[in-house]
Amino acid sequence: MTIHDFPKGPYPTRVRIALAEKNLQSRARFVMVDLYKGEHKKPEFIATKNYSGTLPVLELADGTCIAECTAITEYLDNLDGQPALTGRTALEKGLIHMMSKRAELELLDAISVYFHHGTPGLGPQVELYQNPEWGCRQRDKALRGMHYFDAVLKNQPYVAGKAFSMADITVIGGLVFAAIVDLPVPEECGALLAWYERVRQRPSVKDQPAFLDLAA
Ligand SMILES: N[C@@H](CCC(=O)N[C@@H](CS(=O)(=O)O)C(=O)NCC(=O)O)C(=O)O
Repeated sequence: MTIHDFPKGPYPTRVRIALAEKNLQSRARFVMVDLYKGEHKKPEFIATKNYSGTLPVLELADGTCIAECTAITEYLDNLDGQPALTGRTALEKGLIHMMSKRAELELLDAISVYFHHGTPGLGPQVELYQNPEWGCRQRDKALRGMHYFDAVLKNQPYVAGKAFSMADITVIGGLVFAAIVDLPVPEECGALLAWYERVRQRPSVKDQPAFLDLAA
């Protein structure tokens, strides 16, 4: 399988962690797509890899392309018939999907909008439209999201309950992006900070390129 990738990117990091959690890294080859050159927005990429023009994209040997981190993670998690990241029971699947989607809406995607609209982002050749006020509103939304996940993690060890899951990986992606845009987790979010310190020790997390030169 081929991953169209941007190694230090927050969303690609989600899939890289999932690959490592499932011990699938050796089966994946990574093809770098340069976001700062706008390669992900080229007509051929959009036509053949991902209509949405984002990374990562999982391309299978038969040419099938799966985009969207949640979908890629679900695919990888179910390859061996032993889902460990997306839930085994209906209840686990429902709670993990909800909390992962909430982590996108309230944290990761909000920071992404701030990056693209409230900062220079990928540069003027790629950021063809920017709305700084909208970007800053999304930054404030992400800070509220950090407090929400701090409250969640005061009462349970992982984002969706008792076990590490795709939802934790999505929050990790959010905090990776927060470090990129220099949006520190508020010091009063002690439970979120403690959780982050703990999950960053996981072998699937600590060696990711995103952490190599980030004070994340
Ligand atoms: N909903 C998508 C979002 C993916 C996404 O935004 N990826 C970023 C990559 S990175 O910023 O995390 O490295 C991207 O392609 N950004 C490029 C752009 O939005 O122009 C997903 O979950 O996969």
